[in-house]
Amino acid sequence: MASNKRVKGLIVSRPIYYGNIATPITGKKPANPDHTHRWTVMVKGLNNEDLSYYIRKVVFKLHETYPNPLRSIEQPPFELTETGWGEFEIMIKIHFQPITSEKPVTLYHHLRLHPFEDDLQGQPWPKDKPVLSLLYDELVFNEPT
Ligand SMILES: O=C(Nc1ccc(C(=O)N2CC(c3nccs3)C2)s1)[C@@H]1CCCN1
Repeated sequence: MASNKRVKGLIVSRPIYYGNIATPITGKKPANPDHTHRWTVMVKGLNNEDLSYYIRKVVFKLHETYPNPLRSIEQPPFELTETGWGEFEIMIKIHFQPITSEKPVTLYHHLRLHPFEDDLQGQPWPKDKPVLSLLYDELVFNEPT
């Protein structure tokens, strides 16, 4: 029978990416005419790995002007798509499966809709080209069961 003893001192790290992709809204206007971009904020594993074996849910906290700003995503992919007109900080709270007995981890991501100056290299940004702002991180677990 497999032991469920906690293995003292063993450290496991899981790579993740978190951040957003944003695309200017062209063509069909969104529900709110002031909204200029469609964006998706996400938590991803490497190679689109299914993270649900250790992540139970991800809660994205949007700016308070969004209806129901606390958005809980309870199955993979752990991402949320919205529209808007500006950039603001999004809190990302990762809740783990009970088996890990790990406390949730809170990350913060500055939503990016516009390219960085450096990415322009003196050229105009094509009007329908997506902007990608993803950060790499590692979730470190101690003494996994
Ligand atoms: O932009 C910024 N803050 C923003 C907060 C919320 C934004 C937004 O895009 N939206 C609110 C949401 C809705 N309004 C009505 C229905 S949903 C669409 S933008 C700051 C200001 C200076 C620099 N960055």
